[in-house]
Amino acid sequence: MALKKLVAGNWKMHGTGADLAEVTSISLAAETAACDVALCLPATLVERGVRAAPGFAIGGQDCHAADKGAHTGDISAAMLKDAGATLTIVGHSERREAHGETDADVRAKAEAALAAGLQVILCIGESLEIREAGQAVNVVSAQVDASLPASSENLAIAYEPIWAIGTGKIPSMDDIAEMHGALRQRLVAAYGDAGNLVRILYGGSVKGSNAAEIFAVPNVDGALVGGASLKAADFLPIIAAAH
Ligand SMILES: O=C[C@H](O)COP(=O)(O)O
Repeated sequence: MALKKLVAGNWKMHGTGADLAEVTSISLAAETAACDVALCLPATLVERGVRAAPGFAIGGQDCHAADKGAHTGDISAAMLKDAGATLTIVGHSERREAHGETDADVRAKAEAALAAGLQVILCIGESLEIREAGQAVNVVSAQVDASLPASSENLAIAYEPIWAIGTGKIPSMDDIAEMHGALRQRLVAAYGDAGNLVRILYGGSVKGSNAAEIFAVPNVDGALVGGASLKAADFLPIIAAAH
C-alpha cells in the first residue's frame, strides 16, 4: 500500500529568520495534496515557522526525555508543542555521535515526544565501516528494534546511512530497497499490521536530481533532507518529486 509521502527538511544548526522567509516563500498549494511537507528547525525559529509558514508542518530536531528539569540547554517535547511544533526528529546520527545518545535514550525521547502529542521521525543508520563489512542490514535492524517506542501511532522512521549525510554519496537503489524492506519487516514484527502504516523516510544527500529515483523505491515513503532544504530552489524540486 502506498503511503502519502513526507518530505521533511532538517535545518540542523543553520538558518536565520531571513532564511526561513526565503524557503517558506514556496507555495505548497499544489504539493500538499500529494505529500506532507515539514521543516525541522533550530529551536530559535520554531515559533516563527509556525506563524509564518502555513502548509509546512514545523518541528524540532531533538527533545529531552523529561518534561522539565535542570537540563541547561535542552528542550522538552512539551516545550516544542507549546511553541506550535507538531513533530520532532529524535536519534539523528549527529546526536547519537556527538552527544552519546544510545538506542535506549532515543526510545525514551520518542516516548516523551509521542506523549506530548508530537509526531516523531526516529533516525537510524549505519557507518561506512559497517556497510563495507556487509553488516548494514543486521546493525540497522538491531538499532531500530532497540529504539522503537511502544506505539506506532504518529511515528515515522528515517534511514540515514551516516556515510551518505552531506557527502553527495547515496546507496544504490537496490541497497535502499533492501534496507527499507528489512525495516518494514521489523516494523510489522513490532506493531503487526500497523507497522505497514509507519512511513519509512530515506535521508542522506537527497537532491532534486535523485529524489524521483529514490521515491520510486518500494517502502520509501518520503525523505529527510538536510542541505537541500535550506534554499527554496533546492527544496522545491524534491517536494515536487514526491507526487
Ligand atoms: O537529516 C538530514 C540528513 O542528515 C541528511 O543531510 P543531507 O541531506 O545534507 O545529506
